[in-house]
Amino acid sequence: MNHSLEIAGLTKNYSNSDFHLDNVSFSIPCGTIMGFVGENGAGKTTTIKSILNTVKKDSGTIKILGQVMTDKDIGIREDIGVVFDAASFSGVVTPNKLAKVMGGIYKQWNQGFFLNITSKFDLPMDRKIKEFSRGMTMKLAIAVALSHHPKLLILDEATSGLDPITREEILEVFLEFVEDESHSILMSSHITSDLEKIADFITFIHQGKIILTAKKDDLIYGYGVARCKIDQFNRIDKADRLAYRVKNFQTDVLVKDKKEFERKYDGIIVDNVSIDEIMLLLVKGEE
Ligand SMILES: Nc1ncnc2c1ncn2[C@@H]1O[C@H](COP(=O)(O)OP(=O)(O)OP(=O)(O)O)[C@@H](O)[C@H]1O
Repeated sequence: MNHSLEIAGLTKNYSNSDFHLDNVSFSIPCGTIMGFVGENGAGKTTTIKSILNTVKKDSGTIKILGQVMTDKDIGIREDIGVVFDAASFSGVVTPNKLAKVMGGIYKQWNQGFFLNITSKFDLPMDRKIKEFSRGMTMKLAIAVALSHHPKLLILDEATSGLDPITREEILEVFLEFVEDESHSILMSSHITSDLEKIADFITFIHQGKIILTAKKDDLIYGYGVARCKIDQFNRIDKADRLAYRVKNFQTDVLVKDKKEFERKYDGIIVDNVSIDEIMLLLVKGEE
């Protein structure tokens, strides 16, 4: 098995909404982190819920760790750790109590690991969860998700609303997790700087469609944005631009291979491009 998650031709319509997932396909190689980005309402959570089988897909295939998950597959759920934006633990229990519950649910629950990671995160084990800050609750959710030793970790906005120091601590834990080659992470996030730090691949989704999947290093070091005056823009072959956006005095052009582009188009300045700007150009720009 080379991929921990394989999604092919996934579609999903909601009966009471115009939104639909349209032929969503992407895969996560084992031992890697896939960043999943897109604007509000692009379909990230719907994709994640389809993977987890908590919303019923209309068509397509989803393989988790080489297996198609059905309603009856309890076993495979042991191998998936999930962290949603709003952690959904009962506020009246303490982490110690929660661990007992989780120990009853997951065969692979590792109490030693849980105590270790909660101590690393400095979480008070006998305090009610309703008294926790958002950062503490998210750390607890991550600790719980990791303590049943999943192979695939699915994170939906797990670092949103957290300060940079807490995020850094959490990102380190994610990087440690994928040091084991059999582990992988799908991480949806609006904080693209977090993904720039730790992701191996990025998948962009827009209005229910995948618009790009690429290696993060190719995006950061290979892709670029050419800042063009109108005459420069007119010189560019259509095949050499992925998207462009006309601004007041210049046109920004997203290009796939910065060096090659500079070689071909003398005198046009090409800047490095961030994941945010790639998304902006792909979503707001023209092709
Ligand atoms: N249960 C539902 N019934 C009807 N429509 C839904 C349902 N859940 C989500 N939607 C719609 O599906 C679209 C995609 O929502 P989704 O939560 O997947 O987006 P997202 O990319 O995760 O957004 P965000 O970044 O804001 O969390 C939205 O238009 C939303 O209103």
